[in-house]
Amino acid sequence: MALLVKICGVNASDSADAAVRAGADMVGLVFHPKSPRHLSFEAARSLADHLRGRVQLVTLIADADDEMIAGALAAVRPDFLQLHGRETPERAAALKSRFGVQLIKAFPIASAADFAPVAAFTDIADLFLFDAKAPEGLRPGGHGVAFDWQLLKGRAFPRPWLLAGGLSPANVGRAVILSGAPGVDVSSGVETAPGVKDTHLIAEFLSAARNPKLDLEEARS
Ligand SMILES: O=C(O)c1ccccc1N[C@@H]1O[C@H](COP(=O)(O)O)[C@@H](O)[C@H]1O
Repeated sequence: MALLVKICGVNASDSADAAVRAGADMVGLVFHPKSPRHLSFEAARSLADHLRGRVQLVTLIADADDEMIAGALAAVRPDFLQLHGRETPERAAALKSRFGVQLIKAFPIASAADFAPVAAFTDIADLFLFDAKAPEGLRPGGHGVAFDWQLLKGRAFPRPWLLAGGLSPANVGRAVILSGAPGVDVSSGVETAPGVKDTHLIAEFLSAARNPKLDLEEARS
């Protein structure tokens, strides 16, 4: 099956079009006031209308209240709601039941022990997402920080999953091979500055992700 690719933090129609042209499966729109990719409801509605039917839409929030979530969902009418904060299984289940939307649940990973909370989301999340832990005191994602992908090698999960955190055109092929990921998600690795997506980097990312390679030395070991 083709690798699933999500381009996250899209905030302009040229990068949205570049993601579709390059064959991305999902585009994420971020609602997190501390993020350089944060969208107003109005801007999100217009981007979502531009993209609808061409790619799956994802609304990303992190520990947001119901009012913010309701507004973000009404603006985007997404295929998935991505929970990128400390949402508990109970909170995630309540959101799923209230809003009737498929869920992506993000888990911050630094060691094997960080996979422990995943099991409790089996019947709640439709997709899992494994991201690096954010630097202390900062927002929970979108920092371009990677974790040790080998922690994922050989692990089985009851849901499909996406690898995220510090991916870029230069490292995504290696990340896919070392982790065995069925899907990947990128934000800052296809930007020239925080919140500024680059159409060429988006195309390069899709190409590198779907044609993964190791360098010669690594392939021999
Ligand atoms: O992109 C953001 O600004 C963001 C804000 C709050 C929570 C998550 C966010 N982004 C997600 O973080 C991961 C990794 O991003 P990166 O590729 O390392 O920049 C990814 O899932 C983004 O969607």
